[in-house]
Amino acid sequence: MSTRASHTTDHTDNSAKLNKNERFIYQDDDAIEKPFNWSQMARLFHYMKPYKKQLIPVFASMVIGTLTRLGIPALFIWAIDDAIQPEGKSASIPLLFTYAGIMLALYILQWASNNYRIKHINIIGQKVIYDLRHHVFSHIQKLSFRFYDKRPAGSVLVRITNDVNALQDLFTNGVVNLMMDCVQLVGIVIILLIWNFKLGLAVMITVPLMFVVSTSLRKRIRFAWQDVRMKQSRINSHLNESIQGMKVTQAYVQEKDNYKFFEHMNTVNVKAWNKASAMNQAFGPIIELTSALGTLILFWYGSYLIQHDVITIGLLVGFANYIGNFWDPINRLGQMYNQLLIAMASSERIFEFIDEKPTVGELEQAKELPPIRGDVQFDSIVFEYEAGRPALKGISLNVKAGQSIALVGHTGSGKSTIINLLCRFYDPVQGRVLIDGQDIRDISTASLRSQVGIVLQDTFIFSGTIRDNIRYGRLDATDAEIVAAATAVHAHDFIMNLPDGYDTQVEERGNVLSMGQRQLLSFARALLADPRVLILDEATASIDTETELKIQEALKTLLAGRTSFMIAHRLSTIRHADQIVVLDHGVIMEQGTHDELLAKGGIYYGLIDAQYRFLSA
Ligand SMILES: Nc1ncnc2c1ncn2[C@@H]1O[C@H](COP(=O)(O)OP(=O)(O)OP(=O)(O)O)[C@@H](O)[C@H]1O
Repeated sequence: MSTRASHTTDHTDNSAKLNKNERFIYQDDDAIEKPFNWSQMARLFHYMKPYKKQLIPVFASMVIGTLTRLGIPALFIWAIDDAIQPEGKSASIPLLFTYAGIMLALYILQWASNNYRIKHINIIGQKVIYDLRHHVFSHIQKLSFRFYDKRPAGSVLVRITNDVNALQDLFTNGVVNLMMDCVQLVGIVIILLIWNFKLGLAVMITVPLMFVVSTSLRKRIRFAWQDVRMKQSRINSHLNESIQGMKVTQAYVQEKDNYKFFEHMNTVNVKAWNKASAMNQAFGPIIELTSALGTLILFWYGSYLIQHDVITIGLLVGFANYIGNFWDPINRLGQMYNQLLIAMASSERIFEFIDEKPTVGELEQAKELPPIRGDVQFDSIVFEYEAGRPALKGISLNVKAGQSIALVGHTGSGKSTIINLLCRFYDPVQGRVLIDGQDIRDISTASLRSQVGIVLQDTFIFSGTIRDNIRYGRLDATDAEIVAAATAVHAHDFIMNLPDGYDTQVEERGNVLSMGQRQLLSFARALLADPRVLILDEATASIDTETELKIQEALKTLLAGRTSFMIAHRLSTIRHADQIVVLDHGVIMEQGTHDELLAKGGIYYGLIDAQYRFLSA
């Protein structure tokens, strides 16, 4: 959602075209509505299938509710014509009471059935939304990195939250109301035409007019609200970026400019809202006017028919009652149609996610990887993120169990890519990655990743306590094991200095911790997981010498006895590696120990020389 694009896709809004205040343009998340599509609807309603049995009483209550609503006006007719003003007879109070009693019973039945229907369809609707959200989330967890490469996190988030929520109304009241309204409309039309064909036809003469007004106005209202949503979504995108980039904003003293930009977006949003809401307000009176016209025709033509003894007063009152019940469903059907179009767009986006297959698929006969020794082999690996732009061009590398490998090279040379392939976040285009002689494509990803640990440069700290964050390495670890791991990597002391020790709450991304502390925490997490192969993306940030020493000590503990791959930046780390692999543009240029490579006087020598000169400058 928050991607900056060089163009805007909004055709309804010219004001969004570059205003000179606008530095960033936010690409709008796909279309808000889509044409109605039966097969997609069927797929959506498939989620209701598990609740078939619970739906039966809901539908029964719907039928009862509709029948009672259709029956009550008929009782008015009979009460007036048979009890209050019977032809040639005097009024009968007992009969009137009987009708009133039946009417009361019907009202109670209607109330009870509506109550039951609303309560239970809401429960079912919530269950369906729960299932859908669950399905989408469990699916996106399986998707490969390629999927996330293509999408900003915001757009993934919006699909799980907004798009799923947009279907909520459809699954709760939407469908049942749609059915009820259709049945009610058809019922009323039939009743009116049967009772008096001509009068029935006359009062419904305004229906086509109502239909035209309703659909054309509704369309405009829909577009106006779409515009509001689009503008709100831009505000959200901007807010998201502003909060995430707050440090940069403050560092570059861009607050004033940022504020101006935000104010502009905010104003545009309020204007759009006012426009949409003014249109909405116009809709009510138009509907009322059309229905008043229908009632006018009813009384004008109805009294004419009464004068000519064609209909009774009771029938006229009954008709007025039916007509009163006629406009609401028509109005609601218009709303429902809007809701359906919005649901179409949301469900299309959700299904697009659900249909996405993990590019790193797992074979059906994938084997479980038994406990490994830790031999790793890259066999003539070619890999490209985008077709035609190889990131690795024929990498071959043999690593014996327990060896430590430092990957060095200029930015973009392919260091992280090697690691991505070893964790099987991507599959190579050519060649194989072997662990203990087994192609990693033949083994289950879970069993692979449980034995290959990774410590990333930007250590992710989850919301929770320090203890929870270390335990993320192995969920069944005891408290004592957590403390032991933290002690081994020299994290225990700083943890104990925190206000609540291991129970100190840290927020998402762990901003309260320093870079070095976060690294030590991630070492403890990795040590707890105890993988045979460990990957380490060393943080580049300069830290004080004392912390550096601590980290080096911690590293020694962490790496002992494991095969390790390090994207190494610190000389101290590189120097001690068993093998140093120098990469350039996806090719291994040099390989050997620190001393061997220095003696060679090649690329590595140049890199080290540059680092020395930089440090002593
Ligand atoms: N997700 C991606 N999609 C497309 N291209 C990518 C992606 N990740 C990396 N690349 C490209 O692949 C090449 C190798 O990138 P890689 O991240 O492996 O380099 P690196 O040596 O780890 O760099 P650095 O030291 O800056 O982290 C680069 O040209 C980069 O632009």
